[in-house]
Amino acid sequence: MVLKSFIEVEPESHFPLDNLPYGIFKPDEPGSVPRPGVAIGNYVLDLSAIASACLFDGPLLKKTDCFNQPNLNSFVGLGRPAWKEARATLQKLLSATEPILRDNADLRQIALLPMDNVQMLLPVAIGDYTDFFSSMHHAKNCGTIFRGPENPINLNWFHLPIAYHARASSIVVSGTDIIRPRGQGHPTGNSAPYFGPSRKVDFELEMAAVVGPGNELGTTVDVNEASNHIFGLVLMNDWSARDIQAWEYVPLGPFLGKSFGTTISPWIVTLDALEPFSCEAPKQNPSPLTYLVEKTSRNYDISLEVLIKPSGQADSCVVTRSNFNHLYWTITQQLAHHTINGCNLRPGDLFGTGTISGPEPESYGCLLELTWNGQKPLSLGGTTRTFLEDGDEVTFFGYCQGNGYKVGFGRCSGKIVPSPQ
Ligand SMILES: O=C(O)/C=C/C(=O)CC(=O)CC(=O)O
Ligand SMILES: [Ca+2]
Ligand SMILES: [Mg+2]
Repeated sequence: MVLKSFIEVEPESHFPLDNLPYGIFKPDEPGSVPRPGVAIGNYVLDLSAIASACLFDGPLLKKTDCFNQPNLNSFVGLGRPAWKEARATLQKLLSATEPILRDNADLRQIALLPMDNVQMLLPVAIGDYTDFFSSMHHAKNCGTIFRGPENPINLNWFHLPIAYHARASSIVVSGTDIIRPRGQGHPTGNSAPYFGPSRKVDFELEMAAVVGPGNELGTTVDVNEASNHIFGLVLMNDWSARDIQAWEYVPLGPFLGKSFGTTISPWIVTLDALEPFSCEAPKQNPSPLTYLVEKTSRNYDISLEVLIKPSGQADSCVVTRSNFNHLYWTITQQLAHHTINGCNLRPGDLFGTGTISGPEPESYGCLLELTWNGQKPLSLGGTTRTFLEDGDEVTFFGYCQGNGYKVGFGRCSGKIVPSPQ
């Protein structure tokens, strides 16, 4: 259903009233401070202004100061009943038939800002970030490339959602330049390992879940309760230096080949907004252990695409199209598995899904797969690429297609800039 707002929203917009994603923004004015907002059409609704006007009048949010914060951690930590109350309040306030904001020009002036006049920041303070490996197609392709075609997917992969502890400090918001990392690559012959700017910088098409309420150390979250601990999703580019990764990852896994930068989109689309686009997750064979068996196993139908604007070129080229629904392990299984040993999660923690590759070559989620480790260059308009060059800009888009409207994530982009000399 398309909900109607008094603010005009184009059918192609990612931000109709059905969406209302949350972010942190700063108005382009000297001295302004970061604050929470929701996106509606081409505007940002300032939630600190709505709270100051006492318009969050439901029982759970009436007295909270969670909208006067420089991040969304305290809001996401409140849990689903508070999220539902906020969504109902905001959908009513922005609806075409509700006069409170529609007919109050002074309040509109303060609370509704054109998106072009604000700067988006990281939506949450991310304490911990974990990156999963949940697309079977990606696991198979990487295994074939790094370890050979005999046994591309390790036996454990089908029994648990594989992950590694990734680096939170280098997560940046869309629009931030990514500095080409320097590091070690494989020695050739008898020479010393290569050292210098990475020659194989790649993107990884991922999405990430933002944790809401956490759990106490020593306790676990039941897989059928796990969705109550997930506030929503963002787009994520897990930039990867394949030469550094291939040399360093044995035996402990990814390290400096991944930690030089990870980009996320600024707007968190809530699971409540995604609910109409939920779909059945792939059947799992073998059946997982009981603690990972869900009563209903849900994915979301989210179309994803990646564009590269090569350095010096005016136009971007689409390099792949994929879908969130290709994930084998669901985000709720990931969360339950993460806590099964008693590990505590905290509000604002981030879970990357892993690269989301589909079965066809046109749906592979990174250049490692798309160019088969550089063996098959991609043509991009007037040029070709194996891996990313300085000045290349990579942009992800993601959206759910409704009947005459979209629930989207906006963009997640970043440009590779040269290593320091
Ligand atoms: O198969 C491997 O050795 C690792 C491949 C990756 O780069 C995995 C990773 O970062 C997780 C993912 O994006 O799926
Ligand atoms: Ca990754
Ligand atoms: Mg990364």
